[in-house]
Amino acid sequence: MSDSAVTGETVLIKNVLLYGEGEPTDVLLGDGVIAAIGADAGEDSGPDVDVIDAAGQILLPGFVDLHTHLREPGREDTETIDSGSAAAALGGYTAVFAMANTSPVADSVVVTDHVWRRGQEVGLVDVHPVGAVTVGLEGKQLAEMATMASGVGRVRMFSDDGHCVYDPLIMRRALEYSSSLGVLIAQHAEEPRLTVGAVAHEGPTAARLGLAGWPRAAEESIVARDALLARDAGARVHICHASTAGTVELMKWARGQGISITAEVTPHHLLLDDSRLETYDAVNKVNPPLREASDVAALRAGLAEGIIDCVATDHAPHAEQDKCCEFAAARPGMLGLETALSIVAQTMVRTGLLDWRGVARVMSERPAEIVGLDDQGRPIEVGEPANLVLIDPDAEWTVHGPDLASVAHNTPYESMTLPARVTTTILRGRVTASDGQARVPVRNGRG
Ligand SMILES: NC(=O)N[C@@H](CC(=O)O)C(=O)O
Ligand SMILES: [Zn+2]
Ligand SMILES: [Zn+2]
Repeated sequence: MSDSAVTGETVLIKNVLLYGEGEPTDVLLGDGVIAAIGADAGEDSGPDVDVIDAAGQILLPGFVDLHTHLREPGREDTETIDSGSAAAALGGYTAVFAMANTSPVADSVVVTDHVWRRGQEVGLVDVHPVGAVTVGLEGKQLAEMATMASGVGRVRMFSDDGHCVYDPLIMRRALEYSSSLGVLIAQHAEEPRLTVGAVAHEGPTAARLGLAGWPRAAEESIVARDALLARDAGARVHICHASTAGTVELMKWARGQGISITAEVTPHHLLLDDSRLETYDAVNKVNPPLREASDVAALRAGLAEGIIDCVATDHAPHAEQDKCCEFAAARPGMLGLETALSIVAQTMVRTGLLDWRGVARVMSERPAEIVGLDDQGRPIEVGEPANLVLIDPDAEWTVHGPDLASVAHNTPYESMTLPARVTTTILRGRVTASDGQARVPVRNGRG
């Protein structure tokens, strides 16, 4: 459980559909937990209750993002823990995992504890630090995982994301070490010898546009290798941003073998393909690259079937000067926190591949389980922690980068009109975002 104090706030949510199912009901939140559910839930709520009229809205457990880049420390000109927390709350998230590729790298307890403490100070979302697997993300020497795991930030996931732990011997040791510590290794699956100079998916589009290609096999060879290493170490491995149909096939095979392997897919790999590259606009440059329509279809089907476990944003803010330049020189990555729910609604719900209970599974319950958070992704039942999100499934909104809470504006969905919107996010019974505004906690006696 988190060590954060709860406020005395009482909230009554009226006429809401739990998981988008059944008849509308009322939900009372008090002391950070779900206090009552049902038509009479508000009866003993007292005079100080905040009432939310949620007619037509859906209540789900708050979202958990296993893959966020917040750029603090080091690149606060593109995102901070403060601005990224606001983006997360507005996107319906109650917990995010901040990747280790900061400057300095989060390969020591000093950095990981700072990230956790700063997130708690901001108070909008639980910012869990991800620790680096290797010192400086260099792939040579294991970082002090045990020290980070036992710090205040209690690191439970380690990743060199941005880089692949490419050396199979280092990866093997990391997996062995992680299983004795009870932590998770998340792999950015990219065989670096196959992606030297690569900037786009290797295929007909990149060939025509003259862009150096990133073959599917660069991802899939590492997924296959790491499945075998996890099998032999009796360890768990998590695959970051799965992007190919072949990765879905390998996941199916590995699960069939009883290997403890899980995987995430990003919203952008569920919606976009490499036809977006025609304009050479580097807002579409990302690692792994946008693939082909057939990969998008396989990823959607894999997510619907549970072969791909969850959605993770890979929210990757970048400064204008690092994006608005020659395609090959631009940094890879795109914003994702505030648009994730809408992209999942468009690609998975509107297509009939998932219902809202399925959305709860892939955006909250599975990610919380994978990383072992016991206060997130919980059932909506009396006594459970009030980490929740309210969604208007019929809303439509148009994305404008400068209107997003992130410091950087590199959204690939600029000017697109998307379905469904987060209306309210609740962390331990306190509203952290509503009506498009993040709500910082009011503190007594502190500046
Ligand atoms: N996804 C990206 O294209 N970029 C990420 C790193 C990563 O996730 O590999 C970043 O940190 O910008
Ligand atoms: Zn990555
Ligand atoms: Zn990433």
